[in-house]
Amino acid sequence: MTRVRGLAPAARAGLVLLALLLAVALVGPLLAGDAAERLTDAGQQGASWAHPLGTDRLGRDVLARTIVAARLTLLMAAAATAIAAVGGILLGTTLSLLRPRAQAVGARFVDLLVAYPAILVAITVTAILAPSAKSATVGIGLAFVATFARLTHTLARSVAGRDHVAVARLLGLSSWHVLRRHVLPNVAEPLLVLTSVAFSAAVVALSALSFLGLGVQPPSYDWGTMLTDGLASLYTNPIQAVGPALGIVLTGVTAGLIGDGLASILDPRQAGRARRPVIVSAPPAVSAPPAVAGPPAFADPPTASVAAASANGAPPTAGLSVSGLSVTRADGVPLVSGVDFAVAPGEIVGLVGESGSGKSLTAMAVARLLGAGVGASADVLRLGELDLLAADTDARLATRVGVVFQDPSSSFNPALRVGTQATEVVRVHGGLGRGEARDAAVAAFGAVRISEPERRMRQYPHELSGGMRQRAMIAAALLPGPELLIADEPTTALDVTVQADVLDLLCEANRERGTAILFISHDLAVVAQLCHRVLVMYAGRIVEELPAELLRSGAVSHPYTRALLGATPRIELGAERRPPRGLPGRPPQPEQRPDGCAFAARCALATERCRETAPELELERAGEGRRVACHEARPVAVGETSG
Ligand SMILES: Nc1ncnc2c1ncn2[C@@H]1O[C@H](COP(=O)(O)OP(=O)(O)OP(=O)(O)O)[C@@H](O)[C@H]1O
Repeated sequence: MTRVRGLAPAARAGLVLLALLLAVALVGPLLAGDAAERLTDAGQQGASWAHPLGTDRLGRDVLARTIVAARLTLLMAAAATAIAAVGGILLGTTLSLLRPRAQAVGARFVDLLVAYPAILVAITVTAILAPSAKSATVGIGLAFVATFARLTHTLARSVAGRDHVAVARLLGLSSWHVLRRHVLPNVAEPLLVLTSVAFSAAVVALSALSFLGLGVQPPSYDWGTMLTDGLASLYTNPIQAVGPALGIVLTGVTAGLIGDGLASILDPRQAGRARRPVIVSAPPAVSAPPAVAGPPAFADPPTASVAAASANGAPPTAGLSVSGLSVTRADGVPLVSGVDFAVAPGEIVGLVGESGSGKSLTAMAVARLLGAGVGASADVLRLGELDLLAADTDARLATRVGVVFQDPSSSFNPALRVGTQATEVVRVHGGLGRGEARDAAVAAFGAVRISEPERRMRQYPHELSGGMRQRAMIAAALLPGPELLIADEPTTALDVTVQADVLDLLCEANRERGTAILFISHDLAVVAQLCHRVLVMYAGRIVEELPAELLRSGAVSHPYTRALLGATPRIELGAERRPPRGLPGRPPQPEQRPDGCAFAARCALATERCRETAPELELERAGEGRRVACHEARPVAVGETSG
């Protein structure tokens, strides 16, 4: 059975009501204008065939007047809503472009305005401008500006923290471009709902102003002035208030239904469900067969040459060089301290450590993608000849550094097609035309084994599976041919077979293009297999750096690395069941880090010296490429295990 779903029934009902209201507003004055103005002797009459909603004080037909008043009431409400929406969205958007301190002050000011009752703002404005339909409209519009501004600012800030916005910033796009393309489309849905709520609130508020004599002035009339008349004779002729009251309620219901309907149409995730026919019982579309690979074919074991080019003190002239990198919280608390490392061209360097050890901050500081509330400083931060500390590197960074984030669902902007996003950097910075960029992206998608690449590029991110989105992200990151790829836990959100597939792609990029990779992970087993060299971080510092072969053979020196290895589950065929050894305790919070070794409180080997003085990261044995920050480290060579 095939079932077709269209627009949601509520939205359809909203559209029907809207059409009805618009028709009444457009043709009502033509059809009912005379009846609405005609004075008769039959004042204050109840409902009758001649006057279904009775007559007013002067014997005028209330139904006709309700119909005629629809035009002015709806026009005023629409104009007030437009003033509020345009003014508020502009104000909120401008706020989100300001520097953090100015933003905070602006946001508090907007909060103050929101706290002030809108009707009082409107009354003040109307009283200043003199009572009239125009000043009531402006007053209500201005009164709602703050509500739109606050919602826009709050939403823009929440979206600004998402990975796809970070990617757009990495591309070196201007703040306005990022806001227009990556932020505003993703906040349109709640803003539309607010617009519909504001519209119905405007109808009520305008009626209230007319009720107070501050809005529409005689001989003009809207539902508000009619309601005032109706309420005056509520006990003698209650039917007189029904017409304008029904008009106000009907408009409110219509606005609500339309708002929800529009929101679901504009949200591509909803739109896919709502607009396209959904075939419920047909077989699913066949895409690429699932990867059923065994262990990932991390083809090349680390080569001696690359390992030799590693941490022996002299940073490579090409590749990434980091020295004295620190990341500090706005209140001065250090989160990452004095980090030194290098990633040579063609090398994969793993960054491991418990949650909160500073891995992502280190990587994001390199990509210059640190979020609000933290700042970075470094003695050296270079990618080849490019000084990443210089202020003008954004555009070049965009093509020379690629980033793949953990969560493929947030790496892409949900409001833009995958192809549009994947080609953005080569169009903006690579100077490619639309067609050339698309061809390049199709080839890149094909290279990461995405089936039907052209069709996938036309789809929205939510239409791709998690594994496919991550492969698309890798393709997009590799498209400009970056020298360095930062992969921040790129497989954590994926199942193991897809994980193997993604790791394989990274290996391939490294092997075939010589892309240097900084690979962040919690998974020591994956890091040991994938990487050439491994950096172990604890409490914001690198505590051990070693060639991956030493990690694979268990020849680690730092007690923390040893504890991490012990806590890593392993599958050994035929071996007895042996649960991994847990690591007791938690790393200290950044504000509670001690002067001495931060690991001392959890370390069985810790001495008084460890508790008093933090050990420096020092070369352990010349030629081995191992650095360790531990007073009690035992040198362990290849072939030995550290027990
Ligand atoms: N924007 C920020 N403002 C304040 N503190 C932050 C900020 N970002 C991170 N931190 C803090 O810095 C420390 C290191 O964070 P980071 O994200 O680098 O850790 P991580 O090792 O990548 O952890 P995980 O593996 O869980 O991602 C944590 O204590 C974290 O709470």
